[in-house]
Amino acid sequence: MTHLLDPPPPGVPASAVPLPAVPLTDATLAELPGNVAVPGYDRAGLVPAVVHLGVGGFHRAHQAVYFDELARRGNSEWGVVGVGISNRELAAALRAQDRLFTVVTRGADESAARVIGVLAEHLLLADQADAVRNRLSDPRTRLVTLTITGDGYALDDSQSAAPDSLFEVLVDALELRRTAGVAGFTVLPCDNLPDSGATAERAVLGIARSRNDELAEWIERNVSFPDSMVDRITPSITSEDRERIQGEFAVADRCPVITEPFTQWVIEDDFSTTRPPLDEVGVRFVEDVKPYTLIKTRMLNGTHCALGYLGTLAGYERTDQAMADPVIAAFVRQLMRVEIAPLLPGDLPGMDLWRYQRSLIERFSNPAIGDQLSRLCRRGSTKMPNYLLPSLLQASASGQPCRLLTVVTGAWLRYARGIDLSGAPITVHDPRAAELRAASEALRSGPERGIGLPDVFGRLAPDVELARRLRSVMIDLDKLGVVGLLTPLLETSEPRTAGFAERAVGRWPEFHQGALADRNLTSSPASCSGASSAMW
Ligand SMILES: NC(=O)c1ccc[n+]([C@@H]2O[C@H](COP(=O)([O-])OP(=O)(O)OC[C@H]3O[C@@H](n4cnc5c(N)ncnc54)[C@H](O)[C@@H]3O)[C@@H](O)[C@H]2O)c1
Ligand SMILES: O=P(O)(O)OC[C@@H](O)[C@@H](O)[C@H](O)[C@H](O)CO
Repeated sequence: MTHLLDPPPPGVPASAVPLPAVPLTDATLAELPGNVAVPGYDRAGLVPAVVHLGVGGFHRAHQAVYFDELARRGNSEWGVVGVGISNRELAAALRAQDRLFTVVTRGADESAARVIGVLAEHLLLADQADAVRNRLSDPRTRLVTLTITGDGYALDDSQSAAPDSLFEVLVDALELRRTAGVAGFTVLPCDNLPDSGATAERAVLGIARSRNDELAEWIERNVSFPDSMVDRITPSITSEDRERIQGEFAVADRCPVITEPFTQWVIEDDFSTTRPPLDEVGVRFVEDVKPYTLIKTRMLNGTHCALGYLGTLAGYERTDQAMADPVIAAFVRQLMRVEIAPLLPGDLPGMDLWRYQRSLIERFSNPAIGDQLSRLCRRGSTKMPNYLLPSLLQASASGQPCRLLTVVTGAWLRYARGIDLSGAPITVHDPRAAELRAASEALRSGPERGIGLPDVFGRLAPDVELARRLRSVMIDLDKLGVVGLLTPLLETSEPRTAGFAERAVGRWPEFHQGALADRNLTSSPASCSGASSAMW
């Protein structure tokens, strides 16, 4: 084993010799090389005021960094108790590292490492539900944040009946606080969901009401559920990534995260308890988050869906590889500029749509983070109805262009068959994979019954004309391949050079994501403009 003080082998400059990696713990922080930023604050003095439910990659790359920054600036009032749901490997790694982890930020010209120290404690719900209840009912807990994916809020009977499931435990703790005369806390979801605050509130109040009305009323009076928009592309970490970080920064971290330089957090200013001073570290507090979420989910996450399904069917594995394909990159640009952005509000403070689109192209093309297309493809049955189908519904109902949105939807259904264009298997990570596959196959053999899956496609489900187009996209993908299908679309599209912010149609509020699921509206939306072209 090489020792730090051993001389370099003959002929090798000292700077080229990799430093031996230091295992990450509190005791070894001082041994880390100078290019790794370490927490210089007193970790033991952190007040455990935030409980985060669902510690995964994104929480560690985003919310934890903001609270870490507060602590570095001398504010010890907002330490974080991290709660994992069931990931024992991550829990063990954090335990072995005194809850420290490295966030590596990679951009075109930068690669920086920072050890985050703000996790004051880490618990695992699957094994320590009582400890989680105690933490949540502790009077020092003022804020509860969540990253549990969109699926985590969809409580089915089995989940809500499980006594130690996340929302049951949350409600237990609120009950304990009520009976002990302790104030409520603020519940702040940080998942990519429209109306995330209201969604979390429904889940909590549904359980509370099933127990007793007094509890539900107390929660209504004492707990606020602000909405938030979160953004920072954070790929899943691989063992190669860990090794590379070890080589680059000489830190042996079992659970680092890699993320991009960009970060954004917009929070509805509705706190039932003291508001953390996150505005001092770059958070924007606003009265209404909805337009921010709308723009972010439709532009970024909707286009991510396009990249995921089309890129995978084209044989790529990472976003930067797909974006290096000129046809896919042109499709992505056109999708955002011509079909998604014109449906969005163009006058939001801090969100210039034109600049936003340009920055997204740059972010999607970032080769340094190696974001996986498979990550973008998972849970399509929850994501497509939130991220992309609302644009398709809105565009088709208002006669706006929607051919590219239709192509993405067809590519998703083709992907859902679980085989790629060469016939090789694709693992579809979706709790509803079997239903999606059945719907895709039924559509291919008989579009006259519509698309089906009304709880996914909402008002679009009975649209026979759309079903026919989706079928033709699926067939064309097999016949022509991704590039063959996309190229004529790009050639025949109306060129648009003007900034699109001026063309925003301003009808967005009636086409919020929820509209898709409005079952009272039985009529199919009108066809999208351009749909009668040669394409179909
Ligand atoms: N990774 C990103 O780029 C990014 C950016 C913005 C927002 N987000 C959001 O953050 C959330 C977490 O993403 P991540 O990248 O950290 O993924 P991850 O796989 O690292 O973590 C997912 C977390 O969600 C929990 N979870 C998964 N399914 C659940 C369920 N049904 N009920 C309760 N908990 C569940 C897991 O236990 C884990 O803690 C997602 O909702 C994602 O949309 C991610
Ligand atoms: O996290 P998901 O699975 O809902 O969506 C996948 C990506 O679109 C998403 O994680 C983005 O990377 C993120 O929203 C960027 O802020």
